[in-house]
Amino acid sequence: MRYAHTVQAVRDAEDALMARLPEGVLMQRAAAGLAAVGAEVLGRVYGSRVVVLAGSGSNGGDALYAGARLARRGAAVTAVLLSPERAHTAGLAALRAAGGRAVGTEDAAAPIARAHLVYDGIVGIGGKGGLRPQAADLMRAVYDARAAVVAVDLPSGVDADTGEVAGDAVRADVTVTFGTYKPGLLIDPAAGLAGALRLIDIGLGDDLGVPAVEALQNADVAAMLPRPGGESDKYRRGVVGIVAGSDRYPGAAVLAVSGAIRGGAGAVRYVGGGGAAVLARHPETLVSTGSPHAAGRVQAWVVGPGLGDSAAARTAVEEVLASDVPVLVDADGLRLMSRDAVLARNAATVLTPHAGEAAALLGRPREAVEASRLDAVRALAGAYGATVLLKGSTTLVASPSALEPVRVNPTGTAWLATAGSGDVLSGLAGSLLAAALPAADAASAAAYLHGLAARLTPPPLTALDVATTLPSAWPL
Ligand SMILES: NC(=O)C1=CN([C@@H]2O[C@H](COP(=O)(O)OP(=O)(O)OC[C@H]3O[C@@H](n4cnc5c(N)ncnc54)[C@H](O)[C@@H]3O)[C@@H](O)[C@H]2O)[C@@H](O)CC1
Ligand SMILES: Nc1ncnc2c1ncn2[C@@H]1O[C@H](COP(=O)(O)OP(=O)(O)O)[C@@H](O)[C@H]1O
Ligand SMILES: [K+]
Repeated sequence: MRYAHTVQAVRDAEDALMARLPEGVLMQRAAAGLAAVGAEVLGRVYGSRVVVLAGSGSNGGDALYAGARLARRGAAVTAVLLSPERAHTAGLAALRAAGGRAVGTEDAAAPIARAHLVYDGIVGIGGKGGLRPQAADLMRAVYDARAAVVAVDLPSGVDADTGEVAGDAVRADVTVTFGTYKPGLLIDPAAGLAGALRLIDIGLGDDLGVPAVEALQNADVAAMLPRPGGESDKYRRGVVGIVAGSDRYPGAAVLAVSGAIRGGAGAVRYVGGGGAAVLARHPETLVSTGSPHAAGRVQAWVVGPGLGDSAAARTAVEEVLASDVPVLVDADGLRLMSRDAVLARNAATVLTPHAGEAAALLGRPREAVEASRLDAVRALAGAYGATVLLKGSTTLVASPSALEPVRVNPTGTAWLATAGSGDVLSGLAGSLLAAALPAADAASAAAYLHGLAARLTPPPLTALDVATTLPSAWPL
């Protein structure tokens, strides 16, 4: 698992650790990591030209000390001090002692134009709001110079706790972060500005509390997924029921079933008007028309993809929500469900909106959901007492309890923004629910496999390609 902690958790851990260590040790650990990554990016340090953009806090201090380390190895290092009177005194002295120099912003143009590498030490976890105009101007000059940008702890201007970006922010090639990941490094829009992430261990380990955000890694997913054993039969492995598609949208039925049959359940029941299309593609499906409760026993339901908004569709959603097994609601189901029906449930409910659907449920503009994905997914999970999977670039999964870390999906590709890929995801997640995975595990493992399958599929990909590639994404 990869973990991210809030600014407050990092500060508490740093305080606890600093009380046991001599002054300055943590900053030296940070600077050593930063200099090592800078050297890697440069390839050859001796004779290279490095600019340190140094703000007024410890983030600038880290960058100045890293600059000093590279200067000792023969780099020409110029610090640009954004607030010369408040620059980190000891860091600046170390840089000068190593042969580096410092200038004000008025003299920054020439060194920036010739730089191979620029450290963004403008602000770190103490930052508030976007880049101020002077810093934004400096960064434009840096991009024009095509220098490599290494952000110190996080790209300046992004919100460390939420991934929100209010105004201008640094666009980094690499971000070297200290002690633990910050939520903003893993969640868009900020994550898209961080470039490659490098975590430097500064010893916070045991002092860090519960993470705010976590990302499954391959081994985590492997440990969660169902595996049939000698005693298994198709019913014990779990049966998933899919209520999807309509005369108008039979394709959604095929796609949801295609995800479900590759999700580890022992059998898939399909209920609805798309049975002929489903059977043509997936003859192993148990197909019925009529109402869901007449279809036979299932261990989880998926309801909504391509369902339309007929009276029968509404009744089907109500019926499924009234059941005592886990239910995943997607697409049209999200419009047809009532909040009271979700809140009244005893078994788990998983909602899988994209940003537009989440916006409608929350009564916020779509742009607000995309700008504040973490807040939106938590708000929905709280309001519905449900596990919520918010789709899009950096898919998030929140549990009904605010104490649980939000999961951010580390796989995926923007090629997934193609019609019907969400239907495959809902079928897959429903299948994992039927195989008895807890709701957050089913949703986050499904997002992981779906995103990995998409990466393994040559672009431009179709939704059905993703479903077909799922077995290659399944960890051995
Ligand atoms: N506390 C520690 O022991 C350690 C801290 N470390 C570094 O220290 C950083 C945190 O340092 P600080 O708490 O001093 O805070 P920062 O250096 O992140 O920033 C605080 C300063 O920036 C100013 N500021 C805030 N928002 C701004 C904006 N939008 N534009 C321009 N200036 C802005 C504030 O007025 C304040 O002076 C971490 O991100 C990390 O880089 C590391 O050295 C590891 C150890
Ligand atoms: N920009 C993006 N980057 C990565 N993944 C994306 C992006 N946009 C959409 N996706 C993914 O593509 C899928 C689309 O699902 P959805 O919006 O429900 O489409 P549909 O209803 O057509 O199936 C989701 O898994 C979502 O996370
Ligand atoms: K920074």
